[in-house]
Amino acid sequence: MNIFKRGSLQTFLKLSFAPRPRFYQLPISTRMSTETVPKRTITSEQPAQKAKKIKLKRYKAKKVDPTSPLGILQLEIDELLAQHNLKRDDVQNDITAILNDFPKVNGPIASKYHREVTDVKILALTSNGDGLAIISNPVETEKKQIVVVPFGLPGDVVDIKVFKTHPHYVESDLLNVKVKSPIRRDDLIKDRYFGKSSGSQFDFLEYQEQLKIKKNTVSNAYKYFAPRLLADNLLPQIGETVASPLQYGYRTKITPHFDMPRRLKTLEVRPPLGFGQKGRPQWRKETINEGGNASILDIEECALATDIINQGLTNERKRFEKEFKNYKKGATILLRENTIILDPSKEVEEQLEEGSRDEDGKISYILVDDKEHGVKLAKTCVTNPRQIVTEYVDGYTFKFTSGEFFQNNNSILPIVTKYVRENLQLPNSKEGEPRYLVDAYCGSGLFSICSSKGVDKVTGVEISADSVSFAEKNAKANGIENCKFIAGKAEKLFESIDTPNDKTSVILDPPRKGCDELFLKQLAEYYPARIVYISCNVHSQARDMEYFIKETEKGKDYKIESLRGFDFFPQTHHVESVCVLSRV
Ligand SMILES: C[S@@+](CC[C@H](N)C(=O)[O-])C[C@H]1O[C@@H](n2cnc3c(N)ncnc32)[C@H](O)[C@@H]1O
Repeated sequence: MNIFKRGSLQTFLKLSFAPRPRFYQLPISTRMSTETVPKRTITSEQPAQKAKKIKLKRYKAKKVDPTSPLGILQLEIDELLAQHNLKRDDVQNDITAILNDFPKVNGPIASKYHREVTDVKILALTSNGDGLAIISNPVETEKKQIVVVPFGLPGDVVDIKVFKTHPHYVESDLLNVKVKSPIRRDDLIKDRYFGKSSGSQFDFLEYQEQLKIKKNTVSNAYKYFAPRLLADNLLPQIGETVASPLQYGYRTKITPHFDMPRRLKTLEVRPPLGFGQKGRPQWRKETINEGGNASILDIEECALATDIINQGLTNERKRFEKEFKNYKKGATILLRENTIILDPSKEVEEQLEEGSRDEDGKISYILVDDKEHGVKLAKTCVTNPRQIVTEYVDGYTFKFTSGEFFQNNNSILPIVTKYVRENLQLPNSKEGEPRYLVDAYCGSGLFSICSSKGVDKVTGVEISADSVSFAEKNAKANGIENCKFIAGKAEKLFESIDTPNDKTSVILDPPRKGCDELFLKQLAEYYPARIVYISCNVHSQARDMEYFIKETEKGKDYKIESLRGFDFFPQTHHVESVCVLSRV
């Protein structure tokens, strides 16, 4: 088992292990500053005494990226307030009083705020998949509070416990569902940790309902971040969210972790190994003890992960049971699926690459038949983040370092790559005419390679030199000779691009923060025939699309042809979105 110590391999940890914070952070900062105030006034009767000073804790605002979950929450709160004829001023949360409350834990003010509230009607669902409701401020009762209720659905009437206060909202745990929303389907729940783990948040919704919610997320994202496109009728009807063929057992990578309590030097008892607990909800009485009650849940199986990843989890948990005393710090385990195309003339075992081993020391594997391409595959589970693994998509193989980025749901990739390929096609392009492709943010070459057939030249650009070197090797290994990859920031592309813009389509697949303005300006200047923008954060995509069309010189010549979500992560609130632009 390969376990990383926290603090080492920071980039990897940042990319892969960032645990979902248990608490929302503030849209404006909760960083405290201190202000010195006299403790009491000295009167003439009192002997002159130096006034004792205490420090008053205060909030200080910190900027938040509007397209981050916290930034979006603020927009969702504003929308809810407007729907109920309320303004931000009608919401009151006296953070300063809570911060300066004494005693620090359960002081009189905090106790008033952090209380149970009954019969709360859930009014909306956030893009983060939580319920939103309006309750009264417990101190100034004419004022309101907006409460975030995990596992609350619009139409539910619930009892909650408010446990944390922020300037614009409060956080709560769900205690009891008194009246069920018509879309609440507890009978569908498959994940035994549902309601506690942050992973399978939508497990209690019909799959069609999940797809509908995600379509709404795409629609809201453009409403919030591309209002001028909406006002000018420049948005198409949002397409139906494309379903994932696998709705469970699809994740090809998971990263369970454990903590080491600070005061301990060695562990006497095995700590929970798994994922962060989502609040402390108590509404699912049936499974209230599943996974324990620590901040990290002890997870024996992951409903969203593939079979071989679950086999690896079983193996590594057994190993951890024996070895946990050796650890001096908390750590994360990487479990990454690896695919081997089998040579039928050889024994399976002799073709396996290093992977998670069972108690007998044998590498665990699962056999899969790819009937479409007439090959047999062996799946293993890799735990070493530096090991090179292979993904198999639509008959192509992709190698990359297991700790690096690769899409996490293999079952949907043939559908997505086909959709991207088809939408890159130039309309009215005649047989034999040259056609070119640019793949910005190309990673290890997934879209470049899957779209390379029938194209004269593909140019990929990617910031990670490591990924570029894999992209080159992947093209070669798949017998593709028309791809060239450049290492550098996406805009580096425009220094060397030599394909005629009228015959070139561009793929964009940036990280969550989206593209930067410099890149979008240069892209508009280059003036490609078509653009397919794939995004794991539809909010930054919407912002970029509005900027591109409204703020760049040639952007106004483009039209959004289509826009739709793809469900890479069933049972979660996440949605990827694909926006197709053509020149008018
Ligand atoms: C969402 S991933 C997409 C990768 C690839 N398209 C795929 O599907 O496997 C985003 C990629 O953008 C790269 N990246 C991040 N910032 C970049 C920048 N400024 N310029 C170029 N590439 C960047 C990351 O290293 C990562 O590989």
